[in-house]
Formats: sequence, C-alpha cells, structure tokens
Amino acid sequence: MQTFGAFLVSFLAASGMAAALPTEGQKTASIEVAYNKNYVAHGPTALFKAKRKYGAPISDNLKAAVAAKHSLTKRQTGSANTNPSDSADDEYITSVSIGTPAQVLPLDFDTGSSDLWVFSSETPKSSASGHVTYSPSKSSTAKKLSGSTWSIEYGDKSSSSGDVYTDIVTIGGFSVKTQAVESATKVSTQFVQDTVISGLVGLGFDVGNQVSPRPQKTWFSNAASSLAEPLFTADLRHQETGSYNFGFIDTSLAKGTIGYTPADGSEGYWGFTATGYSVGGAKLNRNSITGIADTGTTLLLLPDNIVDAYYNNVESAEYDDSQEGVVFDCSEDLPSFSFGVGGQTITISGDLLNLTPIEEGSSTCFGGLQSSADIGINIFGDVALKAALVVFDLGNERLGWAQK
Ligand SMILES: Cc1noc(C)c1CN(C)Cc1cc2n(n1)CCN(c1cc(N)ncn1)C2
Repeated sequence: MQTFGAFLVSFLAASGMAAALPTEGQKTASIEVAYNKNYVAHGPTALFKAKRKYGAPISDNLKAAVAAKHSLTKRQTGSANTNPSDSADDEYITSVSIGTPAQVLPLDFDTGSSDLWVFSSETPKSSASGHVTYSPSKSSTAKKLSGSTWSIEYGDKSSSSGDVYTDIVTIGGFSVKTQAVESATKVSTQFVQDTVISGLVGLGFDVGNQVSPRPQKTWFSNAASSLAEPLFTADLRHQETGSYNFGFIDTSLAKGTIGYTPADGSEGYWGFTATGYSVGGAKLNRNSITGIADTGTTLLLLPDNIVDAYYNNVESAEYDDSQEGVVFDCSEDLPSFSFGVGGQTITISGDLLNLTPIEEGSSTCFGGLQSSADIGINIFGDVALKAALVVFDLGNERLGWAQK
C-alpha cells in the first residue's frame, strides 16, 4: 500500500511535474506550481467560477457576461488582407469597419504603437481633404468618451491628437463591440499628405496607449479573450497582398518552422533579441541584436557596425546626405541578410533589401537596411517582416518567426 507521499511523487512524476522526493519515513512532499501567466484573465468568469464552486446564486447578467466572453459557440478568429501602399512598400493598408452602419476606413496596422486613431468629421477640412473619414454622429453605436483626449508622436516626428469615442470595430470579420476610437482633431503634415491611409490600428501592448486620463485597450487586447488563441500573425509581402490573421496560425503561409523567442512588452513594443546575423548566406555569428518587430516602420534599422558590414559587400554603396541614408546603383545584385531568432534563421533576400529608386526613373536606389544610430532602438520593420510569417503571441508573451 503506497503512502500518500509516495503516491503523490509517483503521480507528479507521471504528470511531469517537479516534486521533492520525501526521504525515508518523511510524511511530506513539496511541488513547484507555476501559475499560468499566459492565461488571459476575465473578471466575470472568475466570479462565475467562485459562485459555482460555493453554490452561490448566479445572476442572468453574470451568466450572459461569461457566455459573451467565452462565446460558448466555436472560438472566434479573424482574417484581413493587407496591401502595400505604394511601389516602395512604405506601409500596408488594411480595411477596418467602424460603427453602425459600417464606415470602412483604410488603416495602417502598427505593432510599434498602441492607439487606434482615425481621420474624422472632427479633423480640419483642409487636413482631411482626400482622406476617408469616420463620422461618429452617423453611427448609432458611437458614444463619446467624455473628458478623454489623446496625443501621439511617432519616431519620424509625425504626430496627431484629438478626442475619443467608443464604437464597434470589425477587422477581418471579428468585432469588438466597445473599442476606443481616437478621433483626430489635429494631424501633422506627414499624415495630411499620406492620403492612402486614414489612421492607424495600434497592435502594441496596452501600456503604450496615449489616451488620458484613462488609457484605453488596443483592439487586439479587447479581442484576445474571445479569440480561439490570444495571438495574431503578420504576413506582409513585397508588392502583393498579404494578411493579418487573428486567433489562429496558418502555417501554410510559411516554408520554415516557427521559432519562438520571449517578447518584452514593457515599453509597449514587441521587443525581442535576435541571436546573431550574417551577410550573403554566411554562417550566423553570435552577435545578438535586441530590437522590436514593428509593422509600422518601413525599414530594417540596425547598429552602424552591422550596416557597414553589409554595405561593404555592395560596390557602389555610399551614404547620401540628401537622402539621409545609404544608396547604391540600382543595377547591383545585393547580398542577402540573415538573422537568428528562436532557433531559426530568417534570410532577407537581396531583392527585399533594395527598397526603391531615390526618385522616379533614377538609377540610384535607397537601401532597405539603414542605421538605427540616431533612433536609440533597433527596428525590424517591414523590410525584415516581409521575409517571414511573424506570430505576435500575447498569451505566451512571445514572438514566432518562420521563413517564407
Ligand atoms: C509615405 C510614407 N513612407 O513611409 C511612411 C511611414 C509613410 C507614411 N507617412 C508619410 C505617414 C506616416 C508616418 C507614420 N506613419 N505614417 C505610420 C505611423 N508611424 C510610425 C509608426 C511606427 N511604428 N514607427 C514609426 N513611425 C509614422
């Protein structure tokens, strides 16, 4: 007959959990129990479970709240196409429906920021000219978030600011019923001139949201607990349609295995560390690179020593002050650039590293890899993301990268 301690140890060993083996005659055992930090919490569900456990009455409202969140039907997913904004793949445009009846706006999905903001009926007419705008007054589900304002400045010194509504926001067929929609009353010149987008969907971490006095959740953060899995993927492509998928991973989009690495969301970005890099298909070195996976930045921005190591292989490469970057003859065959992440190697082909002629018809081209020296952070922007299927896994606080 097994003692309780012996039973416990054998049970735990079978279930793969750690256990402290009791010494002969000892009547106790201890186990390490790690809480599941990947669990996406939901208050009403916790209350429901406690009431059910102790036989307390459960109101219909509580039952409805739990059912709504856990959507007792099939767990939900979303899938939205995304298209390059121009011949340089400067940014990617995804259609988003806001309000009732739906108002469809072309927005830029940005894992490097955490605010959903739009050109609106409140944007000065001179600034909004040429842009699709959101009119809260024409949406029966819009509600003003009174007293709330927002203001944001991006890495390239572009900026916008305004006030806040909540409304239903649907992306790729998945709806968040009460999403903070930040309405622009002011936009900087860069956005005024960029008429192909009418705002941004921040897909960074909630800590980066710029609404005051009460910061708001991102669309993905609001969606996560109702999605089949609390994750989304980015499949950005050069001069063709790609996708953002929510709640599931379509592994057929990738050639390689997905390598996972921890994500650091403490600054609001999707921070991670690449384990090394190489040029032209050489063996990866072990020089790690800490940076962010940023769909809202066009370029791959890395330290000067890496930029130099790369362009030393490009005969005509030189720094062009007027372009504020490295340029080269468009006719040059560029070497590839590879980086290690999560045990996998992601290789960016030379073609992807030639961004565009410096102006229409020029034979001088602008490099997709540029220096991060004056930014203070390394950015794996669209040039790097285009080479991979990237998994932004909020539930497990990790990033997955697979070669495409
Ligand atoms: C044209 C064009 N070319 O490249 C871009 C971008 C544009 C659009 N541009 C003129 C207008 C604009 C400026 C920004 N965006 N769009 C997107 C958000 N921005 C970010 C996001 C982020 N994560 N990091 C840094 N800035 C700044």
